[in-house]
Amino acid sequence: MTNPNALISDAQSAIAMAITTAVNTSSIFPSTYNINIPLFSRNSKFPMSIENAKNSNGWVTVDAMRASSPTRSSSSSEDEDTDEKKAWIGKHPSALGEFEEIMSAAKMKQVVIFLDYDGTLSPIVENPDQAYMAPEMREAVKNVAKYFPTAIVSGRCRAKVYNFVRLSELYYAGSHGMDIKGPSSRKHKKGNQNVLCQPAKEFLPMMTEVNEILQEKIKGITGANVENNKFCLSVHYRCVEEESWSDLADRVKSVLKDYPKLRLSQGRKVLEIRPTIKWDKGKAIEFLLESLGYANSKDVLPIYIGDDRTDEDAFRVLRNRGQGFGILVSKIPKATDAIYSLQKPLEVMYFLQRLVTWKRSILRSH
Ligand SMILES: O=P(O)(O)OC[C@H]1O[C@H](O[C@H]2O[C@H](CO)[C@@H](O)[C@H](O)[C@H]2O)[C@H](O)[C@@H](O)[C@@H]1O
Repeated sequence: MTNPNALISDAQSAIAMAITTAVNTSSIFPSTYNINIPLFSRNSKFPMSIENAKNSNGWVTVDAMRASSPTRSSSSSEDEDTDEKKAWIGKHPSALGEFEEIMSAAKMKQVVIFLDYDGTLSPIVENPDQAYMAPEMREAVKNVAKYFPTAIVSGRCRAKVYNFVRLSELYYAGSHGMDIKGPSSRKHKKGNQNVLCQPAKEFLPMMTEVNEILQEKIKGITGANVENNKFCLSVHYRCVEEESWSDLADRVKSVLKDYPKLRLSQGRKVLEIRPTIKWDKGKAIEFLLESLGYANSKDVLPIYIGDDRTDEDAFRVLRNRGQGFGILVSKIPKATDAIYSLQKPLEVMYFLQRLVTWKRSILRSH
């Protein structure tokens, strides 16, 4: 079992490296923007890559902001069974429809569950402080954690996501994986549960400072809101009139130009500011698998469920390991490294419930 402190110092060397090679503001986005994820602009049925949606300086454009999240479900296009959607589902089949096949890969292996929070366990809502998870969903997650090591991997700060989930038996990776802590109540025998990993710790004073500056800077833009997620900051624009999006992006940009060690990525109607360290949700799940004692093991089947662009880092890690499955939660076709799909949090809950039923039937038959 690897000593997690050793991993922390690895992460710290990564920070040192990132700082030494810190890039200027015209190129602080590459790790997210080079992914080239197709987007769907409001006026077009055709995918638009985020590369095309940024301007010549590499800064986020209104097109990219518009394309960052589907409009809420009143729009029929989200639920419509278009040919394009059918083709996409063909490539990324429903994890419910393929449940038996997924679980056939789990024989004799330890299933480990990674769950994103917003848009996966809770529906997307206008007010981020009210993104509650349904009691039935909490019950499903609680039951899953009885049988499988389970981690929540979120862009939210760890304390906040814990307050929504309130299950002490889980691992929590907040701030896009930059703040990891093991369960406070012990459930599984294997691995180290006392993990603590904060690879961006030295950025904390900077994040606090930038949060204060941004809070001031966005005043006057109705509906804009900066959420302090400890090692990253989320600038929300879901409730901002579209005419003000470019003003908001300019204001964020004017602050970030003085902080070359910070970079910007995009989530669902949110601009995310974070340190330029080589750490993301993918690194977080590698860290957790290692902490659980499955670094190079063939005896593990990790399953990661998430809905957002930042979850792609985790999907890619599983693909590259050739181990386990990524499941993208989306009603609309998106380029993804996930293998399977689910349409909405309700389907995530059904999937988790089936996992529990599957495990209980195995235990009964032994
Ligand atoms: O990694 P996640 O757990 O998915 O967190 C990503 C961000 O999620 C939250 O914002 C998103 O959900 C909000 C509530 O539904 C919604 O209002 C917002 O538009 C979405 O972007 C959270 O508030 C952010 O801090 C997270 O980074």
